[in-house]
Amino acid sequence: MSDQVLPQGAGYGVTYQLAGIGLFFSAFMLGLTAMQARYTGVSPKDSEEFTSASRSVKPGLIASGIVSAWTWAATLLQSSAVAYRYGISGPWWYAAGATVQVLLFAQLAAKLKLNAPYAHTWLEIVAVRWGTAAHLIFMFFGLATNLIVSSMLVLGGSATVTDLTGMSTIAACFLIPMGVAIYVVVGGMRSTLLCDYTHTTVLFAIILTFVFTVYVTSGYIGSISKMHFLLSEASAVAPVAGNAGGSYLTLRSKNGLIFGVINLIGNFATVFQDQAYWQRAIASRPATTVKAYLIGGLAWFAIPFTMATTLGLAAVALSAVPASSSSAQVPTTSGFVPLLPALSDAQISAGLPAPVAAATLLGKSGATAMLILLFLAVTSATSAELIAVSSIWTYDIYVRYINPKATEQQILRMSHLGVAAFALVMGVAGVIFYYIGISMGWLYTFMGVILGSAVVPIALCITWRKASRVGCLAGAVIGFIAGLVAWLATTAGLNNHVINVTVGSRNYEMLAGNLGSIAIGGIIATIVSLIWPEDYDFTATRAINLPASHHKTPAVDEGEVYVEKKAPDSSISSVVNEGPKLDNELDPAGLNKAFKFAAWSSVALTLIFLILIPLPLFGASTVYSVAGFSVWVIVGIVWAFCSAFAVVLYPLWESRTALALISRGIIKDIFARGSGKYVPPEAAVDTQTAA
Ligand SMILES: NC(N)=O
Repeated sequence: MSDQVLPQGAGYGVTYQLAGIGLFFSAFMLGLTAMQARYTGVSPKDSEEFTSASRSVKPGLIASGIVSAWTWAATLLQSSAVAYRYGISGPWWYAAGATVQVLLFAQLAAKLKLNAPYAHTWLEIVAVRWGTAAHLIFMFFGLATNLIVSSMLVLGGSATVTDLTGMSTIAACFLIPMGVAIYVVVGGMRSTLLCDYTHTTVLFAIILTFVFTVYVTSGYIGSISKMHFLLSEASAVAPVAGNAGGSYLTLRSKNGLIFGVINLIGNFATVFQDQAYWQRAIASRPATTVKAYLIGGLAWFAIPFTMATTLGLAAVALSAVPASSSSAQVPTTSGFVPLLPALSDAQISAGLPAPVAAATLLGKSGATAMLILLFLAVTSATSAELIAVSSIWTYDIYVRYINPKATEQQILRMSHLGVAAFALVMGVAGVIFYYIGISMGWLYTFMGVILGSAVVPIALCITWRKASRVGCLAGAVIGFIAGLVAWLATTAGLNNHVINVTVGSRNYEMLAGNLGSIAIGGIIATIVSLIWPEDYDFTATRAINLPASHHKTPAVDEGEVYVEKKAPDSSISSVVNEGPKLDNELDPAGLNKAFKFAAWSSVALTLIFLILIPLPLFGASTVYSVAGFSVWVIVGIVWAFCSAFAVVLYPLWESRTALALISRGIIKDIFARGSGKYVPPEAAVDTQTAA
């Protein structure tokens, strides 16, 4: 938009606030950290606590961390862009096609606890099982994932800030990650999860505000039936190519379905290969990891689905409202100046339908709410990426290849350095993509081409004893080449031998690249593993970073295996003395049972999301009536409320003991300074005995 809704100052306000809010959250983190240390004994000055929250976090908070790490700028913007392009099928395919990976990841998380319960990163498991070459090849895919996801965060965030305020995109690209880096360095993993929790809470509040504005209070829309009417008007003026009856109100959308497949593949890559999701599994209590991923996945679904069904569709509906209209207007099917002119391809690809709709509906307050929403999504996902890359840098590069005898202090210093350095890299990557004309939406559909080939090999490496090293490496590398070749060849073939950013981003071109990459990678890895299976027993991976007290397991090939001898922080037991309980939770029978539960429940939910609900509706070419559309929207709203309860109220309830401990400590301190401090149980017994 040339006329920005908010002044540039608001952009700098928000983005300096990003630095400012970075500082604010740092102070908040320092406060939290000090409170945790004083009243519960937990401190991120220990590297295990910094990167993995001592593997003791409960499922509600992990679920909230999953939701916030998985809520990108694209989750809000790209989902709304596909609603704007394809109608109601866009939000469904976006949400379902990125939820099932989190649900299926529950299986990997269960195997992680079973096969490498003390690992810091998923790459450590690859290194121990298959050695240095595999470690380096998979590290390429892991870091490429972090770079692509981070670039999308910066691109989506900066495009919106620039559009709404006119602020410099370059400045936004750097200020966004820098502000976040400050609070991540201060707080580490546990505090990052607590910050994610506060962000997720506000995020749901803002999304629900948009929902009620669009479907209840807006003068332009204001009800589900009016939205239905306006969407019908919009398609009467400009039918949607490839949709049943050209309608926005149908799941029968050819391009929606193609987007769904591309989305599905790309998101497999960005969940399975992103250390951020492994990190949440690592930080989780062993017994509740599966539960956390299932809750997190189901709760997350509501965010893109409801957001896009609200603002993405609102952007279409507002194009059917005459500019001079009031709430009493009756749009006509032609011959009027629309309140919201059609957006260009570039604007849609940059993710602008949602911000533009918010600003049109609510003026400055809508634009401000959108900026805050984006800020919350981008900062919490950025914090997850920063700490993920920092962990890979620290444990998979620094400790493994540079300084295997690193001290606790050196490890912690490297973790901090990793966060700061990657924040800078994010900014630079955002600027480079911006200058070469690659937008968030472009990267979103392209990510599966680059990353898809390693999805199946990585899953097999961690879950399957028969997985073949050669097969999985060959699958990842050949699939990568096949994906690129398929994308380039299809682009050239369909566009008179022209290959450029614009034509390369079209649906069939991206579909070919995505499918080529994941299919070739998966087929080679699986077939080679079936023909030449390994028989790996995971003993060596179970020994990764095994605490000193557990070192009675048989020796493994020391040449190949990297084993850290540090015990995890004893503060793991600080809140309610849970150290021994957490070790009991590593009982293989219990973890196997959890894996089986994860397997059947995630597969069943995947079938429901991808087959049972959308395909009959696609096949029937149903164009929703007002009643059908009402059910569709109301289910989304109810789901959003349930999600908010799951990731906002449930974590509070499950942490009631710790919250009571902290409150008691604070109250005691108020009445007698120093008396509220946490006393470890042994010390309390000693004191009593001495008395
Ligand atoms: N996290 C996603 N795909 O929105």
